[in-house]
Amino acid sequence: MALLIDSIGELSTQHLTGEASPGSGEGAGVLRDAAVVLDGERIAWVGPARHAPAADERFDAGGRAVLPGWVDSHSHLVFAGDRTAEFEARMAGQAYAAGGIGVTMAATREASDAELRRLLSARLAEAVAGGTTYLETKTGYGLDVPHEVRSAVLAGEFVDEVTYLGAHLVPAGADAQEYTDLVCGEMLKAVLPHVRWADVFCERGAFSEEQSRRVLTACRDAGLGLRVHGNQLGPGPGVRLAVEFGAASVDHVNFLDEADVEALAGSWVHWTGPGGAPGQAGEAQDSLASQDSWASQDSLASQDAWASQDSLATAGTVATVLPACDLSTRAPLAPARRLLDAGVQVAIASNCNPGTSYTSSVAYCVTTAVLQMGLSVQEAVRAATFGGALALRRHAGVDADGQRAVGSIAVGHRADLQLLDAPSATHLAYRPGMPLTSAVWRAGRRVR
Ligand SMILES: N=CN[C@@H](CCC(=O)O)C(=O)O
Ligand SMILES: [Zn+2]
Repeated sequence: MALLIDSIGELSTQHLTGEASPGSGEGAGVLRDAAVVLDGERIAWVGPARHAPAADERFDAGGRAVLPGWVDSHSHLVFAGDRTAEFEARMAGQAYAAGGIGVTMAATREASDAELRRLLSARLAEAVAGGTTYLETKTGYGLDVPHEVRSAVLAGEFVDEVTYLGAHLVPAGADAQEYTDLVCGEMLKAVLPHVRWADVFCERGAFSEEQSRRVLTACRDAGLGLRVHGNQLGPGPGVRLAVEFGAASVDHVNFLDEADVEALAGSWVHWTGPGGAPGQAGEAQDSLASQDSWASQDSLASQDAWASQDSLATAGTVATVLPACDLSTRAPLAPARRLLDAGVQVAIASNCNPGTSYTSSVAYCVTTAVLQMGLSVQEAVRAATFGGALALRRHAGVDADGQRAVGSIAVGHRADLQLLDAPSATHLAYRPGMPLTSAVWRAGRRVR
């Protein structure tokens, strides 16, 4: 059953991006008067509305904006309880510290499977209503073998990507070295069948450089992809470790020195992603600048040549910024502008969790990135769609397991889209706080 979405006033494809023209809301990959055809779970056609093929059903976008669903590449949704008191204390001037994780660990361990499922389901529904169509979440509030396994299994019932975060906090009373051994040994072995990624909170008060290195080594050797919570509370080794280990992403990145930025930028110099040649990641490619070049499905399919395994193999470490967390912890905003200018690929994610960022609204994060971090609207939308996909290595091609690329609108990619009740994506920043997402398709199915 094919669905034609037409009369799209502005289509932000995030496919083959180029330089946005400041202030105009334009970016390469933005189409006016466009249409998209969804066929089953995939995007079958993209182009000017006047050339749209017939389909079984039609949805009239009424001149409004369509963009990829958000790819939220960093969240912690498997938890019970609430940390309002900690938040109030922070707003009264107290600093965030990793220890609060222990409060949520206790509440999560106490919750039944049924209660955690109910909470996960409600949180997923909130995220989808806000336009999220692809979601990663982490364990990390179990912190012993049975509870970490339970978190991973339950997460896998609800989200697209599950990350093992046994190395979130050394539980009170445990010996740090012994707990790290557990994370690298028995716990890893038990959780392994249920996760694709591993993460470590490399920070003062959580895991030291040496402990983080052990965790990353063990998880890499077990075949997991790597992610790092780094440089959140102060300068530290997180970013350097992430690059050294070839992590797909380092997240938070609030406190960076020049060497950190250079290390991240250096990880992208051989990327054969959008822009084509190594060293040109993110630069303009204007073969699609003329709308007529979008006219046929064939021309798009061939434009998709970059979406190859090369683009996966040569990708560097994405810097994932978490604007809602920065505001909620009154931290200095991560230097997203500086990172982009240095040639680093940036993602924006919600970091939804009860301690530092109790929101799954990626739109809010995009708004903040524009209004307070100095990104253009298209840069911020790209970071929250294509950037998230890149951070999860789901930005290109079709996997061996048949999973399609997400985070951009192109033929063959998964049909994950959102319709804004607005004529352009610019309204995400122009109308802060307004719930603009009015329809959502996930893998071709209308979910809102
Ligand atoms: N920083 C580490 N982990 C979470 C917060 C967890 C918590 O405080 O419960 C984060 O990404 O901000
Ligand atoms: Zn986190």
